Amino acid sequence: MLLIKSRKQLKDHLSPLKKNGSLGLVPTMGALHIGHASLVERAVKENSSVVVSIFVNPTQFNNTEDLDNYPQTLTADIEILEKISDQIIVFAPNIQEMYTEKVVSDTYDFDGLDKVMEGAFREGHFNGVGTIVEALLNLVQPNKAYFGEKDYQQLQIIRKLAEIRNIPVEIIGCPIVREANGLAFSSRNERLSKKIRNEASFIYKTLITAKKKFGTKSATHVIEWASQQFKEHPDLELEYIQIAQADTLEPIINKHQDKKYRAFIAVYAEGVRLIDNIALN
Ligand SMILES: Nc1ncnc2c1ncn2[C@@H]1O[C@H](COP(=O)(O)OP(=O)(O)OP(=O)(O)O)[C@@H](O)[C@H]1O
Ligand SMILES: CC(C)(CO)[C@@H](O)C(=O)[O-]
Ligand code: BAL
Repeated sequence: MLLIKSRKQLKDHLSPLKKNGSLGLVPTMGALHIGHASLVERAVKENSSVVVSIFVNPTQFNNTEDLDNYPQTLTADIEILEKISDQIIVFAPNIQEMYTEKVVSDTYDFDGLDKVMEGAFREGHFNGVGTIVEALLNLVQPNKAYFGEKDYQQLQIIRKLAEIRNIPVEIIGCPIVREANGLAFSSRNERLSKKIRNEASFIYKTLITAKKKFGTKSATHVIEWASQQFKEHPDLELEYIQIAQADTLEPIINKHQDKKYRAFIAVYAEGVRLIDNIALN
């Protein structure tokens, strides 16, 4: 395992490796769990070298409390990665290393993908994600970069980022990994009490039933039904539940047989923001 903290050292280390095989990148904000491990395992299978970046990116946080409370567990993260492969290159820069001048985001035109759901509720979030992911892709220049479908809107935006910035990389989306009760693994789950972590499994249960209902009912009906369900779970505060086209993320108007749809949800529990989504057809 190699731990690198500077961009220059990373570039120097990677340049001979690139000539001899494919390079995979897994960007993360650390506090690694089984969901992250699934991305890293896939990257290790598909590439001769793998970089896992660990960087809590300040410009994507619209809420300073969320940033201040974000878990940082580098030693434990390294242990998890070592179990997957001792050849992984861990890139864990500090803020000055990634934002040499000012800690600000670039502004992107993501063709409306950033105007809904996470983008609507976390102002500036996707400009921050775009800025750091563009910087990492340009620095590492991977053949493939791996992102989880748990952040499905982010995945679509990163595909768009690679397209608009002409970055020659294959963006690979990986399925959501869930805890035994169905709750999607998330670093923020660590901040939940045991009781609420269990109750939060209701988020996925609702998505599963919404999927069944979507087979025969309208999107409006399904959304209204799901919103009602949360009234019986006062510890889970629903921020949004939406059904959108899987590729453009446009909110559904009328169902079309030939289009793919997904339901997206964001919920607050004990002040922690949890997101999830599911393919509906
Ligand atoms: N349960 C999961 N299944 C699959 N991929 C995941 C899962 N959780 C996170 N990922 C992916 O791991 C990458 C890094 O995510 P990140 O470090 O933000 O972790 P996280 O668990 O999503 O944290 P949080 O949601 O609390 O910010 C992202 O591409 C994200 O989509
Ligand atoms: C892609 C990412 C590492 C950029 O900071 C982050 O948004 C995340 O962990 O999903
Ligand atoms: N996994 C998404 C990163 C964030 O919530 O900022």
